[in-house]
Amino acid sequence: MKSASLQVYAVTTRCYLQGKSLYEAVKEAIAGGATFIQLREKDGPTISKAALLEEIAHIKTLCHKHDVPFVIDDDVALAMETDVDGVHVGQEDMNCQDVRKLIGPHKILGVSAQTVEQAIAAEKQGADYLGVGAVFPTNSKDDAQDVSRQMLIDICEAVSIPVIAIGGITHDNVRALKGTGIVGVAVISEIFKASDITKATQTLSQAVHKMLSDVPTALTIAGSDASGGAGIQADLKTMITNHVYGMSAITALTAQNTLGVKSVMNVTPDFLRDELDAIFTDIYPEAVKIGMVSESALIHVIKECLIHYQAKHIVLDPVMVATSGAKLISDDAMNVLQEELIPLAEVITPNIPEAEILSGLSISNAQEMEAAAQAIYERYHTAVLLKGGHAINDANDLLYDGDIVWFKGQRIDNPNTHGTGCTLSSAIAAHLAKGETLTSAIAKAKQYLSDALAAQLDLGHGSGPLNHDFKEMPYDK
Ligand SMILES: Cc1ncc(COP(=O)(O)OP(=O)(O)O)c(N)n1
Ligand SMILES: Cc1ncsc1CCOP(=O)(O)O
Ligand SMILES: [Mg+2]
Repeated sequence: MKSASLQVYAVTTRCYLQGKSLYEAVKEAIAGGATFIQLREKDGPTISKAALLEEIAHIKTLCHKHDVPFVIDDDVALAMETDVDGVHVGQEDMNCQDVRKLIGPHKILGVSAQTVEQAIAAEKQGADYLGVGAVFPTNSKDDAQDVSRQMLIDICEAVSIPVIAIGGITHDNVRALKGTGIVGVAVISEIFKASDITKATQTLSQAVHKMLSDVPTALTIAGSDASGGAGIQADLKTMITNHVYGMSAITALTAQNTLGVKSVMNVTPDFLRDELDAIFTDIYPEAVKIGMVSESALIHVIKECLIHYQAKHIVLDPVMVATSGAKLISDDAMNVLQEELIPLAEVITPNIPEAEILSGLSISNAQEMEAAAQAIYERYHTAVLLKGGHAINDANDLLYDGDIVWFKGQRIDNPNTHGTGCTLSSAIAAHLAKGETLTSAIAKAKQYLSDALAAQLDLGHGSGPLNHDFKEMPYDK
């Protein structure tokens, strides 16, 4: 079974047939682009066993003619008796491992999962795909459990088998599932409740294709690093490797390498405005990361544009000093950044020295980190991710958003840390663009940063860049 056959998965019901046969309804769904059929005999009128067997045989022939897989919900014995392509079982039905034994290795086994643990277990026990839901409120299953978008994302990331979403999905709301990692959707009412089943399936199919082909988008507003390890270059590498389409509005060109910054050339405010207009009026970013901005006039432009275009999910890395020690912002701009940009952000990501400047407090231990983060939060009403660093506590970071959440860091022995702040903040933006919660986005961004550090890339004569593409390990010797 190919993942593509799961794109528009139609689950039958006899509730809305109004004189039509189920065979006719399925035929219309396939004509409209249904790619998978599941017979679900749960609600609506029942028919005799003989009539059911005859109907299943007809539907099976129809499905095979169109190369559409046909499975039966719950009733493993019926699926075997009728020799359809497989079965779909839920957590309350027959054990997945037992079903696999009964149906053999070649039949399709679909399993419902509502948690990561259930998903991993089903994959281990031989499931070919997972149905996850209900992702929206549904009238078609009384005992359906709600599954959050974050849970759907986590399940998709936890397993290698394809995942489809189910529950209350329509052509209107399907785009909200973009970026979750699903390969398709399963529906009952959106197809079978329609008076024109073919048209409804076509409309849904188009919406599903658009949702699957659209990638999440994010923007970095930052400086260019000629040596490619920090700034927009690090941000764009981070976004693409986290499966997000990245765009950049460059605030400055920096001539720098792993040893330090030689010179900086800011763009003009008018040029920055042109960049932001070009981006926001064409490919709207679902999250925005802001890095180095060293002049007040540029900060004014960013503020105006972010408000004008109602930018969402703004992650601000208050870049003040480069890892090499070079100062990257004027004193005047530092004040404007605090007053104009920090209040617009969903989260800011200062390191210890930056948090000391923002809070006016000195920080030398975890308790003082908590006090400083709280002070910054209370001043700007913006969540603060205060990055710990080895000097204080083994790179444990603290999120303060009214509550305290600690994110434990892994100690990684690697002197090459050029661009770590840029990478963390743009990875957070990338995960927010996918619709993840702030805490999940931070946890995943931290893991990404740890993995990129652990890949031990060693370039340049100073503090070198990370391996943003560590998954492929192209530099492994
Ligand atoms: C594709 C798909 N996903 C989930 C379900 C639900 O299965 P289950 O939880 O066993 O509930 P019932 O459908 O049996 O009531 C499904 N049928 N199909
Ligand atoms: C079978 C099932 N499992 C979880 S929700 C659901 C019902 C889906 O039906 P609809 O598409 O009409 O909401
Ligand atoms: Mg079931």
